[in-house]
Amino acid sequence: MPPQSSGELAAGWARIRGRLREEVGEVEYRTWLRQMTLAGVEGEDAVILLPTRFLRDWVNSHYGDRLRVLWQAEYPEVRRVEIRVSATPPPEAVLAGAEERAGVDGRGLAEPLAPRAAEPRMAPEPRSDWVVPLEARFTFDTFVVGKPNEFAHACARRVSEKPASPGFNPLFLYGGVGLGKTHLMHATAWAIRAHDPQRTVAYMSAEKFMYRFIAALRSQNTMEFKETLRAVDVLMIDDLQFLIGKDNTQEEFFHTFNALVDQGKQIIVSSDKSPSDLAGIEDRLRTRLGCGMVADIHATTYELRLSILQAKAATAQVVVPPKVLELLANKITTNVRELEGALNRLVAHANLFGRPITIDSAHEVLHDVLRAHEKRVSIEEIQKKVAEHYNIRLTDMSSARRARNVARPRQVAMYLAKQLTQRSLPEIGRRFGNRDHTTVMHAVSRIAELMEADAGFAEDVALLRKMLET
Ligand SMILES: Nc1ncnc2c1ncn2[C@@H]1O[C@H](COP(=O)(O)OP(=O)(O)OP(=O)(O)O)[C@@H](O)[C@H]1O
Repeated sequence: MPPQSSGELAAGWARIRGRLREEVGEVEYRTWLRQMTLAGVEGEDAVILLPTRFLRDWVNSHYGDRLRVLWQAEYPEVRRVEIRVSATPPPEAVLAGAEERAGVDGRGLAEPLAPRAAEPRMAPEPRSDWVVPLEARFTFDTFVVGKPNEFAHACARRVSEKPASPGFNPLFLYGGVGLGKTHLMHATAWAIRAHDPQRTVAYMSAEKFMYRFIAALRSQNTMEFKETLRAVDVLMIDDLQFLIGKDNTQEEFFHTFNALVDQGKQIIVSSDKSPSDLAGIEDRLRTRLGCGMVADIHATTYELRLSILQAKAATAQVVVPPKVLELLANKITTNVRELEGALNRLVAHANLFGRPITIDSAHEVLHDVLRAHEKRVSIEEIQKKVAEHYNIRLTDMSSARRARNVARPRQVAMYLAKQLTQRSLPEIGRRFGNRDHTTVMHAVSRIAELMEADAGFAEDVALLRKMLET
C-alpha cells in the first residue's frame, strides 16, 4: 500500500526507524541515525534529510541498503531512498502545510512531510556524536584497576571530572597493545557526558582522523571538517602512532590541537609509545603532546590478570572455576584482549555444549592458545640455568661424573627438560651425554619424590622453573 496520508506516512516512518533502531542497537542509532527526518515520498523515492554532508555520506554508505529494504517492507512502491543535506529541517508549522509546499517548491512531493509529533522521542544528544560510536561496555565500572594501570586510571578519572584542568591537558595515555587505552578513553567520554550532557565529546582513531581529513580535502570541504572538530569540548584521538610519517595529517592535527587547547578544550590522546619515543612525529607536535599529563599503562601482572578474569567471569552465565581462571592468568600473559578472548571462548563452548567448564575442558578448548603462549625453552637453556644455579660446570650436564653435587643438579635439569619441553625421554637422554631413557625416567621420578618430601628443595626447583618460563 502506498502511504495514504501524512499521518499514515508518519506512522510508517516511525515503524521503519523503530526497526532500524532494533537492528543496529541504541548506541549506533543515537549516534548516526537519530537526526534523520523524513522529507516525504517523491514518486518511487523516499527522501530523508540529514543536517551535514558527512552524516549523509556515512548513513548512505553504512545504512543505505538497510533503509531501502525496510522502506520496501513497509511500502513496496518505494524503490529508492534518497538522503539529502538540510541543515534546518522544516519546523512543525511548515510541516503541517507541506502538501501545498510540495506543489510550490517544485520538488513534486507525492506525499506530505511527516509530522514530527509522530516520530519517536529521543533524549538530546551532543552534536559531535557523529564522530565514532562509543563502546557501551567500556566504562569506569568495568575497568579493573591494579598496579600497572592505576596511574593512568586516576588521570582519566580526574579529567572526566574536571576536563581541561591545568596540568592534565593534553592527557597522553600510552602502553602496549590490548592493555586498556581505548577502554579508558571511552570510559572518560561516558563519564564526561554523564557529568555534563551538554559537553560535546568527539572520539576517533588517528586513522579515522586521517581518512576524514583526506575525504574533506577531496570533496573540498575542509571547512566543515575543521569547524566540526574545533567545536567540540573534548577531542580524543586513539592510536596516534598511526600518524607517524603522515605529515599533512599531522599538520592538520597540530592546528586542531592548538585551536582546541587555546579555547580551553580537553584533548586526550593514546599511543603505543611515549611522546618522546614517537619518532616520525614532528618535533613541535611531540613537544605539545608531552606538555600535559603523560600516563603509561604497564604490562599486566598476574594479580591484575586474575582480577580482570574474575570480574569478567562474574558476568558470564556459566560458572568458571577459580583454578581455570588461575590457569588463564598464568598462561596468557600478553594482553587483556587475548585473555578476554580465551575466557569468552571457554564460556561460549560451555554454553554451546551445555557442559561445565573444568581444567580439562579448558586445556582441550584452548589448546592452541595455551600452546602458543608456552614459552619455548630449549634443553640447552635448562642445562645452562641449572648449572649456574648450582654452581657446576655446564659440561657436567653430560659428563659421566656421579658425585652427588653434580648428579643431583643433572637430575633436576632432566626433570625440568621433561616438564618444559616436548622432547621424548630418549631424546632428553641423548642430550645429557647419551644416557639411556630409563636414566631420565629415574631422574624425573626421583626429583618429584624429593620435591614431595622437602619443601625447600621443591621451592628451589619451582624458582628455577619460573626463571626459565618467564
Ligand atoms: N583493566 C581492565 N579492566 C577490564 N577490561 C580491560 C582492562 N584492560 C583492558 N581491558 C579489556 O581488554 C580489551 C582490550 O582493551 P583496549 O581495546 O582498551 O586496549 P588498547 O590498549 O586500546 O589496545 P590497542 O593498542 O590495540 O588499541 C577490551 O575489551 C578491554 O575492555
